[in-house]
Amino acid sequence: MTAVANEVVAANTAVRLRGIGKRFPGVIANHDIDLDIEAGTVHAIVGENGAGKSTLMKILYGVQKPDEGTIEIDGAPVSFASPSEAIRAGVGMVFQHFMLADNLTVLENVVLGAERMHGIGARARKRLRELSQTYGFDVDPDTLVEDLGVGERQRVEILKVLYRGARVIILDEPTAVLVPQEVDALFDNLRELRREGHTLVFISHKLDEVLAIADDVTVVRRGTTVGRVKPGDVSARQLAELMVGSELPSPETSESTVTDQPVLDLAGVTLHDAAGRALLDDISFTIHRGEILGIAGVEGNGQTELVEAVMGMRRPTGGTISLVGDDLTQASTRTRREAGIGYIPEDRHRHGLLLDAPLWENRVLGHQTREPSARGALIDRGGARRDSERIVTAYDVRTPSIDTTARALSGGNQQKFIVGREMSGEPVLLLAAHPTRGVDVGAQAAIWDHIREARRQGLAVLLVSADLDELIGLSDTIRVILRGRLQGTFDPLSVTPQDLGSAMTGAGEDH
Ligand SMILES: Nc1ncnc2c1ncn2[C@@H]1O[C@H](COP(=O)(O)OP(=O)(O)OP(=O)(O)O)[C@@H](O)[C@H]1O
Repeated sequence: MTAVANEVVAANTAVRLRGIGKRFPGVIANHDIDLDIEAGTVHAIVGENGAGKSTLMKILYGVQKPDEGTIEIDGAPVSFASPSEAIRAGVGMVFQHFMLADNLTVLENVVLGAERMHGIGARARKRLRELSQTYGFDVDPDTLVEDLGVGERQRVEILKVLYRGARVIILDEPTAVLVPQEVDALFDNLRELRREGHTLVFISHKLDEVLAIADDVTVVRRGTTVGRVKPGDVSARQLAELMVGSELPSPETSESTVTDQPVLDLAGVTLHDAAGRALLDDISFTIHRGEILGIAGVEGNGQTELVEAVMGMRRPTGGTISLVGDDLTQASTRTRREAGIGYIPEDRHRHGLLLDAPLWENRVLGHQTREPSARGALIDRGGARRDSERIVTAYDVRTPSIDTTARALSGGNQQKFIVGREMSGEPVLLLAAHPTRGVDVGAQAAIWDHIREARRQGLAVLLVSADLDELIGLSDTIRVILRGRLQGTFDPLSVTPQDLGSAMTGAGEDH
């Protein structure tokens, strides 16, 4: 009887990892990882930045080879040399950065590279329709991907892996870019997939969401699995404490520090694209010393362009931008930096880091004309190295050393380093685009404390974030951007994420 029961359990295990280990120079990314994921469940993997979650998922998806350990899929031992082998075994992965071709249709994107499944014609179209209907994915096969919103693009990514026959789907922080309504829709899709017997593995730093959707949660700490819990048995705070291995400090509350001294002033800023479409439409606001202005918006509504216009990476077609009374509308990015603007970019790989350079050289990036990384016209190597050490300590950047390349750091640790760098040298204005994207809850709280402390000292902040709790928790005022226009003004003390979500999608009334 027992033997039969065991067999049943074994047959239901979609993924079984035993003794997985993976080393990188100076780092043990994974060791002694044991993980069982039952078929037809949603299984969340949580852990601090650098705990080893992505490495583990990359091993399961064949992007990286483990140094030791075994993998079984549906009870059969496997060893993947590439993602295509993982896909053939029924394992698919949806990355946080979507990999779709904008100028192709949904159908073309799904079929591209998987022509062997159902060709590229009527059969392929039929299969895509079947999949969309079965799982309640509401997407038109003939729409161009560039016309889709963020949530819809994510559905296309999921359809892509389903189309390739995936039964196990790994999702890397799938909610990071979604508004609350889209998160609800994604979770409905995931529940539907689960009902049909799919297995979903889900990395997330948003612990309340993990508790809402997961059947099981595995905690990874310092490279190894340290526990497995049922969502009903723990609170988000207890889960965070399991991740860290100790009690978390209580979050700070803060008094308003807003002054009446203008720092950043935008008047009628307008920006058109090559086709004459308004990306920014008559944007006006003032941010004062000690004030954080939060901008909420569904990705693609002008927030990126707004930040880049203030940073001087795009020239407005109309209006003015001034900093502490100086007109900077035509100034170069370098002049703006020298005038005291810190910049946490949205895309850390494109604009924030030289991935193949050591961390200390990354300290110099964007700061090559100022102390401590420059002395006169020369780069001050010693100064940059010392300040890198300071940032690593102050922002708890987990790295073997400051000579490690930026690429070798986990995503969250790269982000912590950028925040530390941009907060250096007492900027007067911080342009912060998603400053805590990808960082764990402990590091998020620490970054918020750093920003609040700088605000107390007079820092003005333009905060763009997809994390509505962050906007509400940090901002003095929140504005919504929709199709390039600023819409409502919201008080963070009374607004809810749902209210903001409605305004962001244009579903709410104009304020
Ligand atoms: N290609 C690599 N080369 C060197 N070290 C690496 C590489 N990839 C990951 N590491 C290291 O392995 C450890 C685990 O990183 P991993 O990306 O798996 O963490 P994570 O839990 O996904 O973190 P985050 O939440 O920040 O994304 C980190 O110390 C990281 O610096």
